[in-house]
Amino acid sequence: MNKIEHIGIAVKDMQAAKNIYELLLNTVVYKTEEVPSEGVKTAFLQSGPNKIELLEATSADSPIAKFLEKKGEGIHHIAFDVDDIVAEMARLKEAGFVLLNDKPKRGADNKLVCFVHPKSAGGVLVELCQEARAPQPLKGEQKG
Ligand SMILES: CC[C@H](C(=O)O)C(=O)SCCNC(=O)CCNC(=O)[C@H](O)C(C)(C)COP(=O)(O)OP(=O)(O)OC[C@H]1O[C@@H](n2cnc3c(N)ncnc32)[C@H](O)[C@@H]1OP(=O)(O)O
Ligand SMILES: [Co+2]
Repeated sequence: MNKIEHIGIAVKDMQAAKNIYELLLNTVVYKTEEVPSEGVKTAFLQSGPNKIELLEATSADSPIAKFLEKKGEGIHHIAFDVDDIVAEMARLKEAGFVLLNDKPKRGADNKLVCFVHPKSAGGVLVELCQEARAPQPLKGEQKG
C-alpha cells in the first residue's frame, strides 16, 4: 500500500456536493466519470496530494443508494494506491481479509480496483487501486 489514493464520499445530489467541496477546498472538480458497472457517477477534486471522490448513485441497486438509505451522506470508503493489485489481493486473501471481487475490476480515473469487506477492516470499506497500464503494443506491431 503506497498512499491513500482517494477518500470516497457518498452524496445524494452531485451538483450540491460539488458546490460545497469546490468552496471548501478552494478548487474545482477536475474529472467527472460515470461507472455503470458500479451504478455510480463520480466527481474528483484534488487538494494538495489528496483526492476526494464524490459518489452519486445512478441506480436504485447501486451500493451508494443502499449506503445512503442506511447511513445517509458521508465518508463511504478509503482507497489505497498499490503497485500490483493482483499481488496485494493475494496477500490480503491469504491474511484472511474478505475481498468483494475475485479479480481486479475497472474503476474510475483509469484504475483497476478491488474492495475489501468493511467487516474485515474494522468497519471501513477499503478499496485497492492500481493505475491501469495502457495495453502494450504486441511485438512487431506498429505504434499508432
Ligand atoms: C469503482 C468506481 C469507484 C472508484 O473509486 O473507482 C468507486 O469507488 S465505486 C464505490 C461504490 N462501489 C462499492 O462500494 C463496491 C463495494 N461495495 C459493496 O460490495 C457493498 O456496498 C458492501 C458489501 C460493502 C455492502 O453491501 P450491502 O450494502 O448490500 O450490505 P449491507 O447493507 O448488509 O452491509 C453489510 C455490512 O457492511 C456495512 N457497510 C455497508 N457499506 C459500508 C461502508 N461503505 N462502510 C462501512 N460499512 C459499510 C453495513 O452497515 C453492514 O454492517 P451491519 O453492522 O450489518 O449493519
Ligand atoms: Co473509490
